Amino acid sequence: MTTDQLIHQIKIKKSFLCIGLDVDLNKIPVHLLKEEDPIFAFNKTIIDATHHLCVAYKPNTAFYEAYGIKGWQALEKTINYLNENHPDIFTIADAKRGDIGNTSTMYAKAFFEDLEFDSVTVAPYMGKDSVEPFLAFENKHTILLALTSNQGALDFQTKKIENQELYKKVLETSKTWKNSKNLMYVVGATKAEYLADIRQIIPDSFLLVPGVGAQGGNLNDVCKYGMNNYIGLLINSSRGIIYASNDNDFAEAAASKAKELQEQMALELNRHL
Ligand SMILES: O=c1ccn([C@@H]2O[C@H](COP(=O)(O)O)[C@@H](O)[C@H]2O)c(=O)[nH]1
Repeated sequence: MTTDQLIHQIKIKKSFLCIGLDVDLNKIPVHLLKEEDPIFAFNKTIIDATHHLCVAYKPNTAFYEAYGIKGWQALEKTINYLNENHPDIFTIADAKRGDIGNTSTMYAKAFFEDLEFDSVTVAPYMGKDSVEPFLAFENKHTILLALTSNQGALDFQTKKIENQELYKKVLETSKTWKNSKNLMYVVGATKAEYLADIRQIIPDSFLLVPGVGAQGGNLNDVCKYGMNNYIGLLINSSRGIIYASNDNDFAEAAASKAKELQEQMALELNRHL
């Protein structure tokens, strides 16, 4: 999916919500455990109940890798289900990859060609030659970790090197890389106070913003400082939506939480556009 198509979907749906599909078998309704593939059964039900309220889904691959081959198969079924039934939805593999060049190329092939995700999250720590192999894929997006939502972000990302905070150096340097138009960035909702500075460096890029809900980030603050002329935001909520209930009503409860966020987003879009 191109960025223009994503923006179009945001305008149609009045939503820039990304729903995180972080499936934990200890948290899903017990009746689903009897299904042949409980992870996919859970995801399909959540997708069927919420796809009209969001523009993106983000499975975090850790939650699939943890279940071995069955988990990976459930991930494959989930992305295939999305691509076949909802081609207008932007898909994110939250895998946080990045390695020496030839290895990064194989990661990129795995997520862009084999699984056919629209985007993958990538760590910037190994630098240009570890990220450019992802950027080489046309109409695919590399979502670079810039300033993450966790407390440990302050250990390195906000520390100064050569008189500049590391996350700012990541933003500025990454703009010089080949095919940098294919970059988006992760900025935690818990770091909303940094967004004005971030927008000075990357005014036009899309930001994937996790950390509302369970981690305490505030949607209004993110919109106030992070929205740009192209909207430029995908705000993610995972546990706050998919585990709104662990009973028979889990799909309705998820849809209701997603609708709460979508309605706040519609207000923000009306204010902004
Ligand atoms: O800085 C980051 C980068 C990634 N994440 C991921 O997003 C979701 C958040 O889940 P919630 O349940 O809504 O807290 C999860 O997959 C994280 O690994 C992040 O939180 N922060």
